[in-house]
Amino acid sequence: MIELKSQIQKIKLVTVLGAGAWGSALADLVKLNGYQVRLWSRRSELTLPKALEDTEIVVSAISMKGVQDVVSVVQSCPIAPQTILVTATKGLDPQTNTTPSQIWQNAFPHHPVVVLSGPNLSKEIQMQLPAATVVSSINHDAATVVQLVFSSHRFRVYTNPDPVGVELGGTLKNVIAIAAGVCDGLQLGTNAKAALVTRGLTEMVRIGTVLGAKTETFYGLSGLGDLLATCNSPLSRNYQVGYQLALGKTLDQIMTNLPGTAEGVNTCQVLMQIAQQQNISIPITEQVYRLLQGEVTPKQGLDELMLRDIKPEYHH
Ligand SMILES: NC(=O)C1=CN([C@@H]2O[C@H](COP(=O)(O)OP(=O)(O)OC[C@H]3O[C@@H](n4cnc5c(N)ncnc54)[C@H](OP(=O)(O)O)[C@@H]3O)[C@@H](O)[C@H]2O)C=CC1
Ligand SMILES: O=C(CO)COP(=O)(O)O
Repeated sequence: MIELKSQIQKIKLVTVLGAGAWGSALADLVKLNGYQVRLWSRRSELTLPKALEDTEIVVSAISMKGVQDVVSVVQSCPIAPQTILVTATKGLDPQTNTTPSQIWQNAFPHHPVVVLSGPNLSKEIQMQLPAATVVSSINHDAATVVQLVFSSHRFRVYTNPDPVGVELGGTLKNVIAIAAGVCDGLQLGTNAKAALVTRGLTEMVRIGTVLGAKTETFYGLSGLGDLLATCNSPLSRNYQVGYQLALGKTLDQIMTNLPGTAEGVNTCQVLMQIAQQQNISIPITEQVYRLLQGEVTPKQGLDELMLRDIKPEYHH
């Protein structure tokens, strides 16, 4: 306890990697609590080694496609062994099927790695609206330090003992959010949306538990919480992808005009690979995948889901 207290007192400087929507919002939340913050991106004048000099916490909000590259460069920088690495990316690596925290932990086996994930639409956070999130790590003390660094009157941070589940909740819901956008774009109604989100959660639990997550984590803020936020907000880029596909735009048109990253598009492909290898049934993800590939129209995808074999709600 004394050791944890002194660890927290030592935190003065936090470096945020990724100056996109989420990195900038996270940097502001840390600044609000009086810490010194360095915000780095590959476009900034500040070099990465300089950004990391004497830092106690590194927060990564790099999009999935850049995580491996940035991790490799960070590996070549001198960082103190006790530096806490926090990952806020919501995606899966298409080459290795690994999560961002696994990439960080593999590269830095002796550093504490903490996952930060929750229902956190960055625009709302930038508007100073209240929100809650979850931090999780196999190193509980590191998660507690990060909890304190981020917690404020407008950002309520919970700890959770299941880092894999917390990380996968934020990642898997992006695919269901694309489907939710389609549902709203096609004006299918509230009943359809409730069915989609609920069955989407079942699908997240099914694939997430195979990947090592605990079921109960998906019913918390980082699972259901984030699913609700993302499936119900036009601020979500993933939702926007689905919504605009339903209005007849092509994926290329949508991606060209989208402000920022929609991780669900790549995550969907990775999930299909995993599901095929491990024989996991993820019908909603499968229809999102076929829609993104141009193999079905939104209406055909809907029909495929509605006309699947009838079955019990749960398998015991
Ligand atoms: N926005 C949100 O509401 C939330 C987003 N997230 C997650 O955070 C992550 C980032 O999202 P967001 O900030 O919105 O996305 P943005 O597109 O706004 O920003 C992405 C950041 O990643 C950087 N980046 C991308 N590729 C590379 C690369 N190859 N090398 C170095 N840097 C790279 C970008 O740099 P550059 O500008 O130079 O391209 C930019 O700084 C995503 O995984 C997202 O799911 C999580 C919670 C909330
Ligand atoms: O993860 C998010 C909210 O928690 C952000 O969602 P989008 O990436 O779909 O905008």
